[in-house]
Amino acid sequence: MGNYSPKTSSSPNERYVLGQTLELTLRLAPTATELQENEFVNPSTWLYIKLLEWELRHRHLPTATCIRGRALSVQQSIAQAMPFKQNNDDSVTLTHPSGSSAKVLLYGATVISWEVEGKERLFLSSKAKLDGTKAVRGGIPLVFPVFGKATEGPAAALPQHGFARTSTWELLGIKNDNDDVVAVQFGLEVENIDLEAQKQWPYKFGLIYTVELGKDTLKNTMEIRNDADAEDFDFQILFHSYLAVGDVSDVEVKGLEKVDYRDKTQGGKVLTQAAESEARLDITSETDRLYVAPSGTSTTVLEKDQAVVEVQRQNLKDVVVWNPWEKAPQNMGDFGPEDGWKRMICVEAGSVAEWHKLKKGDSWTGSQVLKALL
Ligand SMILES: O=P(O)(O)OC[C@H]1O[C@@H](O)[C@H](O)[C@@H](O)[C@@H]1O
Repeated sequence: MGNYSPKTSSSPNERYVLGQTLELTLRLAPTATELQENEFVNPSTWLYIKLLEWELRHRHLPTATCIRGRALSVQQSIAQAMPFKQNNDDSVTLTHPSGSSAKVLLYGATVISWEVEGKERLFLSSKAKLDGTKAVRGGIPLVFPVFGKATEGPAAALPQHGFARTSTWELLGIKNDNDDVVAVQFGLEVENIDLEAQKQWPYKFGLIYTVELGKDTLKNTMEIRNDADAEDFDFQILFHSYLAVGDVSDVEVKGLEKVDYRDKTQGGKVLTQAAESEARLDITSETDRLYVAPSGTSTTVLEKDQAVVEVQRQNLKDVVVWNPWEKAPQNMGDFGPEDGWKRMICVEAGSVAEWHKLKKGDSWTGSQVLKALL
């Protein structure tokens, strides 16, 4: 059995080979990694097979035998039904059967768009650099292994928010274990980061980032491995989500009541969010707060009293709320349009108030789920 090209013409013989290859692949290699290791499957064929497999499963074709008879027509329809597409600009687009979509740049593995019911749910600055020269201003940049700028300790040499958002990630492929979502995985390890970052943070790590698109949800999961046989390391992690809003003056954030926070606009002063009666956090000026370990795992953004989006946390302790207001964006150089600050609020799920120690050989996983409510 040799390689085949999914673009070959439709002679009966090729039809048979296509069916046979699929049957063998589905049986022998149910996961992406196994497929890549399987010698007769080259990467483009592998991607094609995964897409085809997805298509077939969504059409509820029960067995590989069905595939033989249907493979060709599925092949023809796949261009329209494709759940996952690699674009020429080093990005991938995920499309859910419901019509929702997401776009992820390999640079920073930054999600730069999430659309539900035809409406964009993430803010992306009109001046954001998308060419790999600067962390993306908008979408969901990934903050790792340090949040902000460490003044001491092993991460002190790293730039603000670490290197994950400014490194080019590898596309690992589709993760295919849930019929309701389209999921794509990206990887970053020591070899993928530049030499300077390797010197600044000399640890043997591996990150697997999964982006799962549902009908009205976007789930971001980070698995962090310590691959070293000698050294433990400390990390912080955060999904720096820029949520799109109509006007931030109409926005309130719910779910942080009575929680202590460090107010970065007041030099890190520790304050406590008001209790239930004055429950919500209104955004009326520059806001940069680290809410430390709220007991609830859900934070909701409301606009004019209507819940717009919910941010759920799984194994992520803290929440950062950030809006730079009018002045600060003027010095950023990549924040646009001029009143762009009104159109966004960052509600960032992470573990950043403390350091998380990862022992050699161990791994850690945390997720956020963004749920569109309106
Ligand atoms: O400009 P950067 O590096 O992307 O950071 C943006 C903001 O990110 C937030 O998470 C921080 O709390 C802010 O202090 C910071 O200004």
